[in-house]
Amino acid sequence: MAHWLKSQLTKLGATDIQLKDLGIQEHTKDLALPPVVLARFGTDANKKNILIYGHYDVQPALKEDGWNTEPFELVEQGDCLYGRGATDDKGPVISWLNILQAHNELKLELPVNLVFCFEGMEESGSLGLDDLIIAEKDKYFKGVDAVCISDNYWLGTTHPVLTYGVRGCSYYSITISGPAADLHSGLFGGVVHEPMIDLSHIFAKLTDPQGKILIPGIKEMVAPLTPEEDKLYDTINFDLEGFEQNIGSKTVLHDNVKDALQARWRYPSLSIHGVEGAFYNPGAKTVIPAKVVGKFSIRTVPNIEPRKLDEVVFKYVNEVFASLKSKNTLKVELVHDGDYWVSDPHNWSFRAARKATKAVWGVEPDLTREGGSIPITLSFQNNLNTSVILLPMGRGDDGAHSTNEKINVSNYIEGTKTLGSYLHFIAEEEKDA
Ligand SMILES: NCC(=O)N[C@@H](Cc1c[nH]cn1)C(=O)O
Ligand SMILES: [Zn+2]
Ligand SMILES: [Zn+2]
Repeated sequence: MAHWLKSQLTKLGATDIQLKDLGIQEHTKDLALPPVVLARFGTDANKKNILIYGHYDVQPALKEDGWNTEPFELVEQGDCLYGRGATDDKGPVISWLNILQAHNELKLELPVNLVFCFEGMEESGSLGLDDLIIAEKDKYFKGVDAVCISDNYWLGTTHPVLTYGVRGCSYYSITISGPAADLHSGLFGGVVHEPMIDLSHIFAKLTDPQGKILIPGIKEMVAPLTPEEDKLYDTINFDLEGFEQNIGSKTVLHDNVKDALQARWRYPSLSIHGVEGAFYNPGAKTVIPAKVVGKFSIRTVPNIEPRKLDEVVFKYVNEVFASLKSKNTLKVELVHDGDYWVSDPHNWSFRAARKATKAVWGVEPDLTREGGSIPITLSFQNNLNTSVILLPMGRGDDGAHSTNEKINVSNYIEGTKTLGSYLHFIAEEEKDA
Protein backbone atom coordinates (compact mmCIF):
# COMPACT_ATOMS: atom_id res chain seq x y z
CA MET A 1 0.00 0.00 0.00
CA ALA A 2 2.82 2.44 0.85
CA HIS A 3 4.51 1.79 -2.50
CA TRP A 4 1.19 1.94 -4.34
CA LEU A 5 0.43 5.31 -2.72
CA LYS A 6 3.88 6.55 -3.65
CA SER A 7 3.33 5.62 -7.30
CA GLN A 8 -0.13 7.23 -7.39
CA LEU A 9 1.14 10.42 -5.74
CA THR A 10 4.04 10.52 -8.20
CA LYS A 11 1.67 10.20 -11.18
CA LEU A 12 -0.55 12.95 -9.78
CA GLY A 13 2.38 15.37 -9.53
CA ALA A 14 3.06 15.34 -5.79
CA THR A 15 6.60 16.33 -4.79
CA ASP A 16 9.10 15.55 -2.03
CA ILE A 17 7.56 12.06 -1.68
CA GLN A 18 9.23 10.11 1.10
CA LEU A 19 8.64 6.69 2.63
CA LYS A 20 9.69 7.26 6.23
CA ASP A 21 11.16 4.20 7.87
CA LEU A 22 9.94 3.82 11.46
CA GLY A 23 12.36 1.07 12.46
CA ILE A 24 11.63 -2.30 14.02
CA GLN A 25 8.52 -3.01 16.05
CA GLU A 26 9.32 -3.14 19.77
CA HIS A 27 9.53 -6.64 21.33
CA THR A 28 10.09 -8.26 17.92
CA LYS A 29 13.41 -9.34 16.48
CA ASP A 30 13.06 -8.05 12.97
CA LEU A 31 9.47 -7.01 12.22
CA ALA A 32 9.73 -3.69 10.39
CA LEU A 33 7.04 -1.09 11.01
CA PRO A 34 5.33 -0.09 7.75
CA PRO A 35 6.63 3.23 6.41
CA VAL A 36 4.77 6.51 6.68
CA VAL A 37 4.13 8.08 3.27
CA LEU A 38 4.84 11.80 3.17
CA ALA A 39 4.19 13.99 0.13
CA ARG A 40 3.52 17.59 -0.82
CA PHE A 41 1.21 19.09 -3.40
CA GLY A 42 2.05 22.75 -3.90
CA THR A 43 4.62 24.87 -2.10
CA ASP A 44 3.29 28.39 -2.65
CA ALA A 45 4.39 30.57 0.27
CA ASN A 46 1.23 32.68 -0.12
CA LYS A 47 -1.09 29.74 0.45
CA LYS A 48 -2.12 27.98 3.65
CA ASN A 49 -0.64 24.55 4.34
CA ILE A 50 -3.18 21.85 5.15
CA LEU A 51 -1.96 18.50 6.46
CA ILE A 52 -4.03 15.54 5.30
CA TYR A 53 -3.74 12.44 7.48
CA GLY A 54 -5.12 9.00 6.66
CA HIS A 55 -4.17 5.36 7.19
CA TYR A 56 -3.59 2.64 4.63
CA ASP A 57 -3.64 -0.29 7.07
CA VAL A 58 -6.91 -2.05 7.84
CA GLN A 59 -8.37 -4.47 10.36
CA PRO A 60 -7.85 -8.18 9.59
CA ALA A 61 -10.61 -9.93 7.59
CA LEU A 62 -11.30 -13.48 6.44
CA LYS A 63 -14.14 -14.55 4.16
CA GLU A 64 -15.12 -17.18 6.74
CA ASP A 65 -15.74 -14.48 9.35
CA GLY A 66 -19.07 -14.06 7.53
CA TRP A 67 -18.29 -11.89 4.52
CA ASN A 68 -20.58 -12.28 1.48
CA THR A 69 -17.70 -11.33 -0.85
CA GLU A 70 -13.92 -11.63 -0.78
CA PRO A 71 -12.89 -8.98 1.80
CA PHE A 72 -9.79 -7.90 -0.12
CA GLU A 73 -11.56 -7.50 -3.47
CA LEU A 74 -13.59 -4.35 -4.00
CA VAL A 75 -17.10 -5.37 -5.11
CA GLU A 76 -19.75 -2.90 -6.28
CA GLN A 77 -23.34 -3.92 -5.55
CA GLY A 78 -26.19 -1.42 -5.86
CA ASP A 79 -25.12 1.85 -4.21
CA CYS A 80 -22.39 0.15 -2.17
CA LEU A 81 -18.69 -0.63 -2.55
CA TYR A 82 -17.84 -3.62 -0.34
CA GLY A 83 -14.38 -4.53 0.88
CA ARG A 84 -12.10 -4.24 3.92
CA GLY A 85 -11.04 -0.61 4.19
CA ALA A 86 -13.86 0.69 1.96
CA THR A 87 -14.78 3.19 4.67
CA ASP A 88 -11.88 2.69 7.17
CA ASP A 89 -9.72 4.14 5.76
CA LYS A 90 -8.62 3.22 2.24
CA GLY A 91 -11.75 4.79 0.69
CA PRO A 92 -11.18 8.24 2.21
CA VAL A 93 -7.41 8.05 1.51
CA ILE A 94 -8.11 7.36 -2.16
CA SER A 95 -10.67 10.15 -2.26
CA TRP A 96 -7.86 12.62 -1.47
CA LEU A 97 -6.06 11.27 -4.56
CA ASN A 98 -9.28 11.73 -6.57
CA ILE A 99 -9.30 15.38 -5.49
CA LEU A 100 -5.78 15.86 -6.90
CA GLN A 101 -6.77 14.03 -10.08
CA ALA A 102 -9.91 16.18 -10.49
CA HIS A 103 -7.95 19.41 -10.08
CA ASN A 104 -5.33 18.20 -12.56
CA GLU A 105 -7.90 17.17 -15.17
CA LEU A 106 -9.94 20.36 -14.76
CA LYS A 107 -6.72 22.41 -14.81
CA LEU A 108 -7.95 23.95 -11.59
CA GLU A 109 -5.41 25.35 -9.17
CA LEU A 110 -5.63 24.09 -5.60
CA PRO A 111 -6.03 27.13 -3.34
CA VAL A 112 -3.93 25.59 -0.53
CA ASN A 113 -0.70 23.60 -0.29
CA LEU A 114 -1.24 20.01 0.84
CA VAL A 115 1.06 17.99 3.07
CA PHE A 116 0.11 14.30 3.06
CA CYS A 117 0.83 11.94 5.93
CA PHE A 118 -0.48 8.40 5.35
CA GLU A 119 0.47 5.77 7.93
CA GLY A 120 0.22 1.98 8.11
CA MET A 121 -0.13 1.34 11.87
CA GLU A 122 -3.29 3.22 12.87
CA GLU A 123 -5.22 0.06 13.64
CA SER A 124 -2.40 -0.97 15.99
CA GLY A 125 -2.09 2.26 17.94
CA SER A 126 -0.08 4.32 15.39
CA LEU A 127 3.21 2.87 16.67
CA GLY A 128 6.13 5.06 15.66
CA LEU A 129 4.13 7.98 14.26
CA ASP A 130 4.30 10.12 17.38
CA ASP A 131 8.11 10.06 17.24
CA LEU A 132 8.05 10.94 13.53
CA ILE A 133 5.77 13.93 14.14
CA ILE A 134 8.08 15.20 16.88
CA ALA A 135 11.16 14.69 14.65
CA GLU A 136 9.55 16.42 11.64
CA LYS A 137 7.57 19.19 13.32
CA ASP A 138 10.10 21.85 12.30
CA LYS A 139 11.08 20.11 9.07
CA TYR A 140 8.54 18.31 6.88
CA PHE A 141 5.57 19.56 8.93
CA LYS A 142 6.86 23.12 9.40
CA GLY A 143 4.21 25.75 8.76
CA VAL A 144 1.18 23.45 8.84
CA ASP A 145 -1.89 25.65 9.41
CA ALA A 146 -4.54 22.97 9.98
CA VAL A 147 -4.93 19.18 9.95
CA CYS A 148 -7.84 17.39 8.30
CA ILE A 149 -8.62 13.72 8.96
CA SER A 150 -11.32 11.73 7.21
CA ASP A 151 -11.36 8.50 9.23
CA ASN A 152 -14.65 8.24 11.04
CA TYR A 153 -18.34 8.05 10.19
CA TRP A 154 -21.61 9.90 10.35
CA LEU A 155 -23.65 9.19 13.44
CA GLY A 156 -26.53 7.80 11.38
CA THR A 157 -27.16 7.11 7.71
CA THR A 158 -28.62 10.32 6.36
CA HIS A 159 -27.07 13.39 7.94
CA PRO A 160 -23.49 14.65 7.42
CA VAL A 161 -21.46 15.48 10.51
CA LEU A 162 -18.30 17.26 11.63
CA THR A 163 -16.52 15.56 14.52
CA TYR A 164 -14.73 17.36 17.33
CA GLY A 165 -13.74 14.54 19.69
CA VAL A 166 -12.51 10.94 19.85
CA ARG A 167 -12.08 8.59 22.77
CA GLY A 168 -8.61 7.22 23.46
CA CYS A 169 -7.85 3.52 23.56
CA SER A 170 -5.61 1.55 25.93
CA TYR A 171 -5.26 -2.08 24.84
CA TYR A 172 -4.16 -4.76 27.35
CA SER A 173 -3.27 -8.44 27.32
CA ILE A 174 -3.47 -10.94 30.19
CA THR A 175 -1.25 -13.99 29.75
CA ILE A 176 -1.95 -16.98 31.98
CA SER A 177 0.47 -19.89 31.75
CA GLY A 178 0.05 -23.30 33.34
CA PRO A 179 1.16 -26.73 32.07
CA ALA A 180 3.98 -27.04 29.54
CA ALA A 181 1.56 -28.27 26.83
CA ASP A 182 -2.19 -28.59 26.21
CA LEU A 183 -3.71 -31.45 28.23
CA HIS A 184 -6.47 -34.07 27.87
CA SER A 185 -9.35 -32.79 30.05
CA GLY A 186 -10.38 -36.36 30.93
CA LEU A 187 -6.97 -37.15 32.34
CA PHE A 188 -6.16 -33.81 33.90
CA GLY A 189 -9.51 -32.00 34.42
CA GLY A 190 -10.06 -31.48 38.16
CA VAL A 191 -6.40 -32.16 38.78
CA VAL A 192 -4.64 -29.00 37.54
CA HIS A 193 -5.29 -25.24 37.72
CA GLU A 194 -6.67 -24.36 34.27
CA PRO A 195 -5.44 -21.10 32.65
CA MET A 196 -8.78 -20.64 30.85
CA ILE A 197 -10.72 -20.91 34.13
CA ASP A 198 -8.44 -18.31 35.74
CA LEU A 199 -8.88 -16.00 32.75
CA SER A 200 -12.67 -16.42 32.77
CA HIS A 201 -12.77 -15.36 36.44
CA ILE A 202 -10.65 -12.30 35.71
CA PHE A 203 -12.74 -11.36 32.65
CA ALA A 204 -15.92 -11.69 34.72
CA LYS A 205 -14.61 -9.18 37.22
CA LEU A 206 -13.68 -6.46 34.71
CA THR A 207 -17.26 -5.24 34.20
CA ASP A 208 -20.70 -5.98 35.59
CA PRO A 209 -23.33 -7.45 33.21
CA GLN A 210 -24.44 -3.92 32.27
CA GLY A 211 -20.93 -3.05 31.11
CA LYS A 212 -20.08 -0.91 34.18
CA ILE A 213 -16.31 -0.98 34.67
CA LEU A 214 -15.43 -2.59 38.04
CA ILE A 215 -11.79 -1.47 38.17
CA PRO A 216 -11.47 1.00 41.08
CA GLY A 217 -9.98 4.40 40.28
CA ILE A 218 -11.22 4.80 36.69
CA LYS A 219 -14.53 6.60 37.17
CA GLU A 220 -12.81 9.00 39.59
CA MET A 221 -10.61 10.23 36.70
CA VAL A 222 -13.55 11.06 34.39
CA ALA A 223 -14.30 14.79 34.01
CA PRO A 224 -17.66 15.60 35.58
CA LEU A 225 -20.56 16.28 33.21
CA THR A 226 -21.48 19.96 33.40
CA PRO A 227 -25.11 21.11 32.88
CA GLU A 228 -23.96 22.97 29.70
CA GLU A 229 -22.40 19.83 28.24
CA ASP A 230 -25.42 17.75 29.20
CA LYS A 231 -27.65 20.20 27.30
CA LEU A 232 -25.65 19.69 24.07
CA TYR A 233 -27.07 16.16 23.87
CA ASP A 234 -30.69 17.41 23.80
CA THR A 235 -30.49 18.52 20.18
CA ILE A 236 -28.52 15.69 18.58
CA ASN A 237 -30.20 13.93 15.72
CA PHE A 238 -29.99 10.25 16.67
CA ASP A 239 -32.53 7.52 16.66
CA LEU A 240 -32.09 4.46 18.86
CA GLU A 241 -34.33 2.29 16.68
CA GLY A 242 -32.25 3.07 13.60
CA PHE A 243 -29.15 2.31 15.63
CA GLU A 244 -30.58 -1.09 16.62
CA GLN A 245 -31.36 -1.75 12.97
CA ASN A 246 -27.73 -0.99 12.10
CA ILE A 247 -26.42 -3.49 14.63
CA GLY A 248 -29.12 -6.01 13.73
CA SER A 249 -30.36 -6.63 17.29
CA LYS A 250 -32.23 -5.02 20.15
CA THR A 251 -29.33 -5.28 22.57
CA VAL A 252 -28.63 -1.64 23.39
CA LEU A 253 -27.89 -1.10 27.11
CA HIS A 254 -29.66 2.26 27.28
CA ASP A 255 -33.28 3.23 26.79
CA ASN A 256 -32.78 6.85 25.77
CA VAL A 257 -30.64 8.69 23.23
CA LYS A 258 -28.83 10.90 25.74
CA ASP A 259 -27.57 8.01 27.86
CA ALA A 260 -26.56 6.00 24.78
CA LEU A 261 -24.62 8.90 23.23
CA GLN A 262 -22.94 9.89 26.47
CA ALA A 263 -21.91 6.27 27.00
CA ARG A 264 -20.41 6.24 23.51
CA TRP A 265 -18.71 9.63 23.50
CA ARG A 266 -17.91 10.91 26.97
CA TYR A 267 -17.63 7.94 29.34
CA PRO A 268 -15.05 5.15 29.27
CA SER A 269 -16.00 1.62 28.22
CA LEU A 270 -14.27 -1.73 28.52
CA SER A 271 -14.51 -4.37 25.78
CA ILE A 272 -13.23 -7.94 25.80
CA HIS A 273 -11.89 -8.82 22.35
CA GLY A 274 -10.71 -12.41 22.38
CA VAL A 275 -8.50 -15.15 23.70
CA GLU A 276 -5.37 -16.39 21.96
CA GLY A 277 -4.56 -20.04 22.60
CA ALA A 278 -8.13 -21.09 23.41
CA PHE A 279 -9.98 -23.71 21.39
CA TYR A 280 -12.45 -21.90 19.12
CA ASN A 281 -13.09 -24.13 16.10
CA PRO A 282 -16.39 -25.96 15.51
CA GLY A 283 -16.52 -29.36 17.21
CA ALA A 284 -15.99 -30.50 20.77
CA LYS A 285 -12.28 -30.81 21.42
CA THR A 286 -11.73 -31.88 25.04
CA VAL A 287 -8.58 -29.91 25.66
CA ILE A 288 -7.20 -27.88 28.54
CA PRO A 289 -5.28 -25.01 26.87
CA ALA A 290 -1.85 -24.69 28.49
CA LYS A 291 -1.48 -20.95 27.98
CA VAL A 292 -4.06 -18.33 27.09
CA VAL A 293 -3.77 -14.65 26.26
CA GLY A 294 -6.91 -12.64 26.97
CA LYS A 295 -7.28 -9.28 25.26
CA PHE A 296 -9.35 -6.29 26.36
CA SER A 297 -9.29 -2.56 25.83
CA ILE A 298 -10.55 0.52 27.61
CA ARG A 299 -11.82 3.52 25.63
CA THR A 300 -10.63 6.59 27.49
CA VAL A 301 -12.06 10.08 27.90
CA PRO A 302 -11.05 13.37 29.54
CA ASN A 303 -9.33 13.33 32.12
CA ILE A 304 -8.09 9.74 32.22
CA GLU A 305 -4.30 9.69 32.24
CA PRO A 306 -2.95 6.64 30.37
CA ARG A 307 -0.11 5.90 32.85
CA LYS A 308 -2.44 6.22 35.85
CA LEU A 309 -4.90 3.96 34.02
CA ASP A 310 -2.20 1.31 33.49
CA GLU A 311 -1.42 1.47 37.19
CA VAL A 312 -4.99 0.83 38.34
CA VAL A 313 -5.55 -1.87 35.68
CA PHE A 314 -2.36 -3.79 36.56
CA LYS A 315 -3.05 -3.54 40.30
CA TYR A 316 -6.64 -4.74 39.94
CA VAL A 317 -5.91 -7.66 37.60
CA ASN A 318 -3.08 -8.82 39.86
CA GLU A 319 -5.34 -8.59 42.93
CA VAL A 320 -8.16 -10.55 41.26
CA PHE A 321 -5.68 -13.20 40.14
CA ALA A 322 -4.21 -13.43 43.66
CA SER A 323 -7.72 -13.96 45.06
CA LEU A 324 -8.09 -17.05 42.83
CA LYS A 325 -5.19 -18.72 44.63
CA SER A 326 -4.14 -20.29 41.34
CA LYS A 327 -0.73 -21.89 40.90
CA ASN A 328 -0.59 -20.67 37.30
CA THR A 329 1.38 -17.55 36.41
CA LEU A 330 -0.03 -14.22 35.29
CA LYS A 331 1.37 -11.40 33.18
CA VAL A 332 -0.70 -8.31 32.42
CA GLU A 333 0.69 -5.87 29.84
CA LEU A 334 -0.21 -2.76 27.88
CA VAL A 335 -0.16 -3.62 24.14
CA HIS A 336 -0.62 -0.06 22.87
CA ASP A 337 -2.46 3.11 23.71
CA GLY A 338 -3.64 6.33 22.11
CA ASP A 339 -4.98 9.55 23.59
CA TYR A 340 -8.48 10.98 23.56
CA TRP A 341 -9.00 14.34 21.85
CA VAL A 342 -11.66 17.06 22.14
CA SER A 343 -11.58 20.31 20.17
CA ASP A 344 -13.48 23.58 19.73
CA PRO A 345 -16.04 22.79 16.99
CA HIS A 346 -16.40 26.44 15.95
CA ASN A 347 -12.83 27.34 14.95
CA TRP A 348 -11.86 28.48 11.43
CA SER A 349 -11.30 24.96 10.14
CA PHE A 350 -14.73 23.84 11.36
CA ARG A 351 -16.27 26.98 9.84
CA ALA A 352 -14.79 26.01 6.45
CA ALA A 353 -15.99 22.41 6.80
CA ARG A 354 -19.47 23.62 7.72
CA LYS A 355 -19.60 25.74 4.54
CA ALA A 356 -18.32 22.82 2.44
CA THR A 357 -20.94 20.47 3.87
CA LYS A 358 -23.70 22.99 3.30
CA ALA A 359 -22.52 23.55 -0.30
CA VAL A 360 -22.42 19.82 -1.17
CA TRP A 361 -25.18 18.28 0.95
CA GLY A 362 -27.49 21.30 1.25
CA VAL A 363 -27.83 20.92 5.03
CA GLU A 364 -26.04 22.09 8.16
CA PRO A 365 -23.83 19.29 9.53
CA ASP A 366 -24.42 17.89 13.02
CA LEU A 367 -21.54 18.25 15.48
CA THR A 368 -20.53 14.89 16.90
CA ARG A 369 -17.89 13.19 18.98
CA GLU A 370 -16.64 9.71 18.04
CA GLY A 371 -16.68 6.67 20.32
CA GLY A 372 -13.74 5.16 18.41
CA SER A 373 -10.16 6.36 18.48
CA ILE A 374 -7.64 7.89 16.11
CA PRO A 375 -4.57 7.63 18.29
CA ILE A 376 -2.50 10.34 16.61
CA THR A 377 -5.04 13.19 16.62
CA LEU A 378 -3.88 14.85 19.84
CA SER A 379 -0.24 14.49 18.84
CA PHE A 380 -0.84 16.50 15.63
CA GLN A 381 -2.70 19.17 17.59
CA ASN A 382 -0.10 19.50 20.35
CA ASN A 383 3.14 19.03 18.42
CA LEU A 384 2.20 21.11 15.38
CA ASN A 385 0.34 23.62 17.54
CA THR A 386 -2.57 23.54 15.14
CA SER A 387 -6.24 22.70 14.95
CA VAL A 388 -7.49 19.30 13.80
CA ILE A 389 -10.83 18.50 12.23
CA LEU A 390 -12.44 15.13 11.57
CA LEU A 391 -14.48 15.31 8.37
CA PRO A 392 -15.98 11.87 7.74
CA MET A 393 -17.45 10.64 4.46
CA GLY A 394 -18.95 7.25 5.41
CA ARG A 395 -22.19 6.38 7.18
CA GLY A 396 -22.80 4.98 10.66
CA ASP A 397 -23.87 1.63 9.21
CA ASP A 398 -20.72 1.07 7.11
CA GLY A 399 -19.57 -1.85 9.25
CA ALA A 400 -16.04 -0.61 9.95
CA HIS A 401 -14.03 -3.39 11.66
CA SER A 402 -16.95 -5.75 10.96
CA THR A 403 -17.92 -8.14 8.18
CA ASN A 404 -19.18 -6.76 4.84
CA GLU A 405 -17.62 -3.33 5.39
CA LYS A 406 -18.88 -0.90 2.73
CA ILE A 407 -19.08 2.68 1.66
CA ASN A 408 -22.06 3.98 -0.28
CA VAL A 409 -21.09 5.22 -3.75
CA SER A 410 -23.12 8.37 -3.09
CA ASN A 411 -21.18 9.01 0.13
CA TYR A 412 -17.92 8.36 -1.66
CA ILE A 413 -18.70 10.85 -4.42
CA GLU A 414 -20.38 13.55 -2.32
CA GLY A 415 -17.84 12.97 0.47
CA THR A 416 -14.98 13.55 -1.99
CA LYS A 417 -16.65 16.76 -3.14
CA THR A 418 -17.01 17.82 0.52
CA LEU A 419 -13.31 17.25 1.24
CA GLY A 420 -12.34 19.09 -1.95
CA SER A 421 -14.69 21.99 -1.16
CA TYR A 422 -13.27 22.16 2.36
CA LEU A 423 -9.87 22.96 0.82
CA HIS A 424 -11.42 25.81 -1.16
CA PHE A 425 -13.35 27.22 1.81
CA ILE A 426 -10.41 26.99 4.20
CA ALA A 427 -8.29 28.95 1.72
CA GLU A 428 -10.77 31.83 2.10
CA GLU A 429 -11.29 31.54 5.86
CA GLU A 430 -9.65 33.99 8.28
CA LYS A 431 -7.46 32.08 10.74
CA ASP A 432 -8.45 32.49 14.40
CA ALA A 433 -6.25 34.84 16.40
N1 LIG B 1 -11.23 4.64 12.07
C1 LIG B 1 -10.63 4.80 13.31
C2 LIG B 1 -10.40 3.49 14.00
O1 LIG B 1 -10.99 2.49 13.64
N2 LIG B 1 -9.52 3.49 14.97
C3 LIG B 1 -9.17 2.36 15.74
C4 LIG B 1 -7.85 2.70 16.36
C5 LIG B 1 -7.32 1.69 17.28
C6 LIG B 1 -6.99 1.90 18.55
N3 LIG B 1 -6.49 0.74 18.99
C7 LIG B 1 -6.54 -0.12 18.03
N4 LIG B 1 -7.03 0.47 16.96
C8 LIG B 1 -10.23 2.07 16.80
O2 LIG B 1 -10.34 0.88 17.20
O3 LIG B 1 -10.92 2.98 17.24
ZN1 LIG C 1 -10.37 1.26 12.14
ZN1 LIG D 1 -9.57 4.27 10.65
